Amino acid sequence: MTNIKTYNAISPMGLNYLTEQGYTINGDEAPKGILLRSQDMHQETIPDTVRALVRAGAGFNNIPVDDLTQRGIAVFNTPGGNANAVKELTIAALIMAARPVVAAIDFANKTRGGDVSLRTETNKGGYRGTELSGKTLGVIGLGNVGSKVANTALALDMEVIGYDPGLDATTAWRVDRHIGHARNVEEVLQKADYVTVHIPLNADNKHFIDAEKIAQLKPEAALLNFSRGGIVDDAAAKAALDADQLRMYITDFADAVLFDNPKTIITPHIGGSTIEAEDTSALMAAKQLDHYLTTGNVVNSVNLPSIDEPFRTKYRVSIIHRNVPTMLSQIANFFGDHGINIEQLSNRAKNNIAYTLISLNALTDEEWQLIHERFDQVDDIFQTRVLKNNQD
Ligand SMILES: NC(=O)C1=CN([C@@H]2O[C@H](COP(=O)(O)OP(=O)(O)OC[C@H]3O[C@@H](n4cnc5c(N)ncnc54)[C@H](O)[C@@H]3O)[C@@H](O)[C@H]2O)C=CC1
Ligand SMILES: O=C(O)CCC(=O)C(=O)O
Repeated sequence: MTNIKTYNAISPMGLNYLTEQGYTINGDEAPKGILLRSQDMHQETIPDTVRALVRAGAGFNNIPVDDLTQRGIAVFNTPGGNANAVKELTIAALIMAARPVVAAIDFANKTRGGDVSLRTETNKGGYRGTELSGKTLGVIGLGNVGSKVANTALALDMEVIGYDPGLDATTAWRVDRHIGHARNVEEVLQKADYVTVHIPLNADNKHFIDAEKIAQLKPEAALLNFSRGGIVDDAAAKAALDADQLRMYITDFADAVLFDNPKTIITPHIGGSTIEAEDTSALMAAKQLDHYLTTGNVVNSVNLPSIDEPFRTKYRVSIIHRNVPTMLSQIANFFGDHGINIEQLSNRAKNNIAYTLISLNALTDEEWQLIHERFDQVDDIFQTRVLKNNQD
């Protein structure tokens, strides 16, 4: 039975799906697939038997994607699976940034002795807040999470402006037409009373919100980070809070530099931690993993181009290779030279990586062996798999 290794708490919804398909979970065999959430895979040894690694979640900065690509390992995530959960916590954070909810709860709980009702009533004046209605929210990153946050903020009667230079057409359709599109991030920073960041942590976005950008915020603005630690320069945020150049900073990522600061609220990376989001993400992850391992089809991969076609022939050969000239003709010639008839050939590229899926109806054991012997020697080919159609 094919073994899948897991890290972190993966919802039974995903694990049960895999066992129903005949997989073992964390069995004794070397794993063919890995399912994880926030485990730092940069620190883990990933066995050569692994063909696919799936992040049940959106961010994949915890995965050494480039190394795995060179090893021919497909990497997947589950975009949108937990977006609603993050949206709801971000809205909660917006409300906590407008009203001193945390301090007020603390005050009420600590009011002990005598007529507590009278004492809380008498002293509640220190816990007055403001309203979100009429204020401007700036949303940086209008993907699965940011677009939902932006749309919901409109329903709270906020003015909303968004910034996302990489917005794809699918997401653009989801953004309400009443949301203003900023031409640059500076416009968002300067206009907004609240700024929320929903972008991935990658080399370009490390400290995307740095001291220079924080200096452009209004001093009465609040900054929210439910994306990743490292996207906001926390030390710069703390300095701005201390200098009264920023009113409040709420982040889902603990950082010692922010502890014990009354202008900061820290939650322990719980943006995606709802029962619904964990179920949805785990099930998406499990289905994508099974789909890839059994059919070679690629859905929601971060390192391979998408190919999702019905598996109607007896066999498929899946090849992950460099996107270089002559590769496709070399592959096709091999089959022609050995008299193996190709029923269908699909090839797609994503940057410098390409994926080729070849459908066959006849393949002997010797030819199966030969495909591996030949293609495993080609430098530009990272991984070759021959799949038999189990539904056949
Ligand atoms: N706190 C938590 O538990 C969770 C955190 N996240 C984090 O939130 C991030 C966003 O999640 P999704 O919206 O699902 O991802 P997504 O991929 O759907 O959207 C990200 C958007 O950010 C845009 N973007 C990238 N760099 C940008 C920049 N410098 N300026 C403006 N826009 C930029 C992209 O074009 C894209 O539209 C994830 O990468 C992850 O790190 C996601 C889910 C849960
Ligand atoms: O709850 C988790 O697994 C973390 C979610 C997350 O950070 C993500 O999806 O990027």
